[in-house]
Amino acid sequence: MSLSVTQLLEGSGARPKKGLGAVFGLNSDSRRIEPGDVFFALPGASVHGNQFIPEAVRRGCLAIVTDIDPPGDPGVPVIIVKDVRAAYARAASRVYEPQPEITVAVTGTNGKTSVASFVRQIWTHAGIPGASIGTLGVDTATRHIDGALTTPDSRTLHQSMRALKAQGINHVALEASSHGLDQRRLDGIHFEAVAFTNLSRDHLDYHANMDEYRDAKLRLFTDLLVDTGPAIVNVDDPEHEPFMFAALSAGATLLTVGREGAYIEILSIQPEGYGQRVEVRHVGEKTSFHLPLTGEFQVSNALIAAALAMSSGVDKADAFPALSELKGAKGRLELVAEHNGAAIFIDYSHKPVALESALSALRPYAKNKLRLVFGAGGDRDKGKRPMMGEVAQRMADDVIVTDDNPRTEDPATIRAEILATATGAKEIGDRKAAIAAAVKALQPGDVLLIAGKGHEEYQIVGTTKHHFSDHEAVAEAIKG
Ligand SMILES: CC(=O)N[C@H]1[C@@H](OP(=O)(O)OP(=O)(O)OC[C@H]2O[C@@H](n3ccc(=O)[nH]c3=O)[C@H](O)[C@@H]2O)O[C@H](CO)[C@@H](O)[C@@H]1O[C@H](C)C(=O)N[C@@H](C)C(=O)N[C@H](CCC(=O)O)C(=O)O
Ligand SMILES: Nc1ncnc2c1ncn2[C@@H]1O[C@H](COP(=O)(O)OP(=O)(O)OP(=O)(O)O)[C@@H](O)[C@H]1O
Ligand SMILES: N[C@H](CCC[C@H](N)C(=O)O)C(=O)O
Ligand SMILES: [Mg+2]
Repeated sequence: MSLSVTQLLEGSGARPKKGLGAVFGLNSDSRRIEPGDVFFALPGASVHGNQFIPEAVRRGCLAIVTDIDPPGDPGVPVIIVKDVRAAYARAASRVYEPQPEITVAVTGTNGKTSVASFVRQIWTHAGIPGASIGTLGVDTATRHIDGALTTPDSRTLHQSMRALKAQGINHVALEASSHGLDQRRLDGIHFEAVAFTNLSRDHLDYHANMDEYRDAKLRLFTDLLVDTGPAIVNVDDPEHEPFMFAALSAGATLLTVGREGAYIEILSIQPEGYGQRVEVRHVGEKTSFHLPLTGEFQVSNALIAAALAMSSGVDKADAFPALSELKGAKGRLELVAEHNGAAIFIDYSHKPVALESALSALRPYAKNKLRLVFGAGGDRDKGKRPMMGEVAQRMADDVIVTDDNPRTEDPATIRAEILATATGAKEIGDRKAAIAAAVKALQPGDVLLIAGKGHEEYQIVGTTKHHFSDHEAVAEAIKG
C-alpha cells in the first residue's frame, strides 16, 4: 500500500506541503535509506540524526522528518515534528500494514521474556495462533528468529509484525523495555492489555535515576493502552503502587494479581519436584494446577501471563490448564543437567533482584552446597556490580566470579567491582574455565547456578561477538 507523507505523519502535529510523492518506506538510519524513503532524523543517545541528512539525501530520500531545524538547505522537504521518535513509530505502523490486531505487552525489571513466552504458549494451547517478541527474538509455535533488542526498533518491529500477520498470526505478546518505552519504539501500537511484573534496579547507566526508570515503564500504562483496557498489576511487588495509580488515572480496568490480588489471588504454593502446586482464586472461584517450573517468581509470571491471555480472547477454562503445560523460556532457571548427584541450572539473572530470586528459588533443593558462577556485563549500569556481589556473598555457599559480556570495559575491573562485596569468592575470568571448575567441584546434593547469560550464544569482548554458550560449556565440562 502506498501512503502520502501527510498520511504517514497523521497525529504528529505536522502539516507537510502537498505534492510530495508516495512514500516507499522509511528509515532512521541514513546508511539504509533507499530511494523514495522518508528519513527520520532522531535525537540519539550519542548523536543527532540530523548529522546524517546529507547521506540520506544522497541515497534518495523523499523528505526528512526531524525535531529541530537542520543546518543549511538539504534540498528535500524538511518536516519538523515535536516528538520525532513517536512520529517514526506511528509511521512505521502505517507503512507496514496490515498489522496483527491483538497485541499485549508486559513491562517490569524481571520476568518480561518469561511472561511474553507464557502468553504465547497459552494462546497456542487455546488454539489461537500467536507470537512473542522480545529478548529472545520473534517466536511462534513453530518458528524462531533471533532478535537484537528486547523491544525492537519501530521499523524492525512493524516489519516483523506484518510478516507475522501474513502467516495468519493475529495475536502478539511484546516485551516493553524501559529503553523501548523511553524511545517511543512502541508508540505505533494501542495495546489490548498491558501488565507490570516488578521494579528494581537496572539500567541506571541510561536513566538518570530510579524515578526516570519507573516513569519510562509507566508510559505503557498511561500512553499505550486502549481506552478502558485491562491493566494487570502484580500487587506483591513493593513498587506496584505507581503502576496501580497510573492504571486508574488512565481509566484502565485494573486487574490485580498476587497473594494480595483481587483478580487472581494466590492462595498457596507447594513444591512438587522441581515444579510447584499452586492454588489460586480467580474472580471468586478456586483452581489448582501444577506449574512445571522452578522458582516462586515463575508463579507470578505464569499468573500475569494467564491474566493477559484471558484479556485477549482465552477462556478461563483454557487458561489455567495451559499453565500445567508451560515450558520455561530458554535459560530462565533452566535445569540443564544432573551430574554426580548435583543439579545444574542456567539462569539469565544479570540484575541484583533476579540473582536473589534465582538463589532463593534454588536454596530448598541444595541438600549440600548452593554454588554460583556469575559475572556482570560491561558498558552497563556499574552500580549493579557490588549489589550482585553482596547477594552472592550472602546467599550462595561457594562463588566463582567470572566474565559476562565485558564489552569495551576491562574485564578484571568489572570482576574487582563484584569481588569488592563478594569477598569470599574465587575469581576465574575465563567463563568456560569457571564453569568447568564449578562442575568439577560438584558433590552429591549440591546445586550449581550459572547466572547472567541464560539463552545467549555469544560473548562480547571489546566490540567482537564470539560464539559462547553456557549450555555448551556445561555439556563439555560434564564430558570432562
Ligand atoms: C542506548 C540505546 O538504546 N540506543 C538505541 C538507539 O540508538 P541511539 O538513539 O543512541 O543512536 P545514535 O547512535 O545516537 O544515533 C542517532 C540516530 O542517528 C542515526 N544514524 C547514526 C549513524 C549514521 O551513520 N547514520 C544515522 O542515520 C541512528 O540510526 C539514530 O537514529 O536507537 C537505536 C535504534 O532504535 C537502537 O538500535 C540503539 O540500541 C542500542 C544498539 C542498544 O544497545 N540498546 C540497548 C541498551 C537497549 O535498548 N536495551 C533495551 C533493554 C534491554 C533489557 O532490559 O532487556 C532493549 O530494549 O533491548
Ligand atoms: N517475576 C520475577 N521476579 C523476580 N525475578 C525474576 C522474575 N522473573 C524472572 N526473574 C529473574 O530474571 C531473569 C530474567 O527473566 P526474564 O528474561 O523473564 O526477564 P526480563 O524482564 O525479560 O529480563 P531482560 O530485561 O533482561 O530481558 C530470570 O532468569 C530470573 O532470574
Ligand atoms: N538486555 C540486557 C541484557 C544483559 C545481559 C547480560 N548478559 C549483560 O551482558 O549484561 C542489556 O543489554 O543490558
Ligand atoms: Mg527480556
